[in-house]
Amino acid sequence: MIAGGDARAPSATLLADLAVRALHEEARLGPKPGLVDHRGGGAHDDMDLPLLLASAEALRPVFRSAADAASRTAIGVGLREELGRLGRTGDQVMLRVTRGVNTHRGALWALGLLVAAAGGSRDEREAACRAARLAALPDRHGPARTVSHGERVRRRYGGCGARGEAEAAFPHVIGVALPRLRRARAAGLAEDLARLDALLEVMSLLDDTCVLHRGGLGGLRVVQRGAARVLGEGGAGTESGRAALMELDERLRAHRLSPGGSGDLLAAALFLDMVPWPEHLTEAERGMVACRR
Ligand SMILES: CC(C)(COP(=O)(O)OP(=O)(O)OC[C@H]1O[C@@H](n2cnc3c(N)ncnc32)[C@H](O)[C@@H]1O)[C@@H](O)C(=O)NCCC(=O)NCCS
Ligand SMILES: Nc1ncnc2c1ncn2[C@@H]1O[C@H](COP(=O)(O)OP(=O)(O)OP(=O)(O)O)[C@@H](O)[C@H]1O
Repeated sequence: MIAGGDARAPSATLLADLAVRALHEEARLGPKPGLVDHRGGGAHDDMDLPLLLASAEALRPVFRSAADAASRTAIGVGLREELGRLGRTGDQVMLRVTRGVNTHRGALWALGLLVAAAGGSRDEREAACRAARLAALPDRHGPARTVSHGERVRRRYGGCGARGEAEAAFPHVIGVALPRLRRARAAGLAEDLARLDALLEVMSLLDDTCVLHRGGLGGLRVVQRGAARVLGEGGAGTESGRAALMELDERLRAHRLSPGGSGDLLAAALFLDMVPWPEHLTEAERGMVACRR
């Protein structure tokens, strides 16, 4: 079993709370280039912050069920298919709450897998590896791969998309967003600036099918180079970095380019950063765990 009844493992309720919190914090963070934040819908004319918050809230029971399922079932096709069923239900719940707007499909995919994997993991790397094993397993009832934007884009331009990111154990979360976030904090940056810089670094590297779908390879170059330029100017916390960020935001909104995949992966990084991994127990908690054994 993933969680295996380990008393130190975070509960399904806590994991679901943290997943929703990560989505809320990603949504509220701003100014994010092209993405929904407190200022409005960014490149989206059908979304705003209240809609994103309501969508995140509606997914709480889905995350809880995913964590519950993982605490009862070992990694294998059975759990994969159960998560697939929960993910598809979550998509329906989201579309009902948003009246048909895709607010969180990519985020539900990444966080659903990570929530399921987190319960029995010692740290974020192990969680990402377990999530990757789950993502790679077959799901007989999975969505037909012919209809989605992501699939059309992958056929045309190649790249791996949301599925490939998960199957590779979330390299842009583990190797890009989290290290950047922590480096920025260590350098004394305020939390929102550290998060913006982490988002920008992911944007500068990710082949985001969300961007490719709307703007092709030219659009992807605009996003990647624009984000790299903000960081080159010193990041969101410097005057010239902030000016470059606002310029990029203008550009992405004007061309309807939404770096939604990067938004999803920032939320995934925030989630992994908040989970109280067993290794991160305080000395006092370690003592209590030792006494219980
Ligand atoms: C894998 C998913 C995202 C479908 O992928 P596909 O590329 O076909 O979908 P679509 O284009 O609609 O959405 C992709 C979304 O992922 C995000 N994204 C895009 N590119 C990337 C990338 N390189 N890396 C990470 N995320 C990305 C964006 O938000 C984008 O909108 C998923 O919806 C799915 O298959 N769900 C089935 C239910 C399931 O098994 N869930 C398990 C966990 S609960
Ligand atoms: N702050 C954010 N703002 C907007 N999208 C976000 C944000 N954070 C994450 N996302 C992700 O971006 C994706 C938006 O998807 P996208 O714009 O491709 O929707 P679509 O309906 O598939 O496409 P289109 O609107 O072009 O028809 C969501 O699945 C969501 O997970």
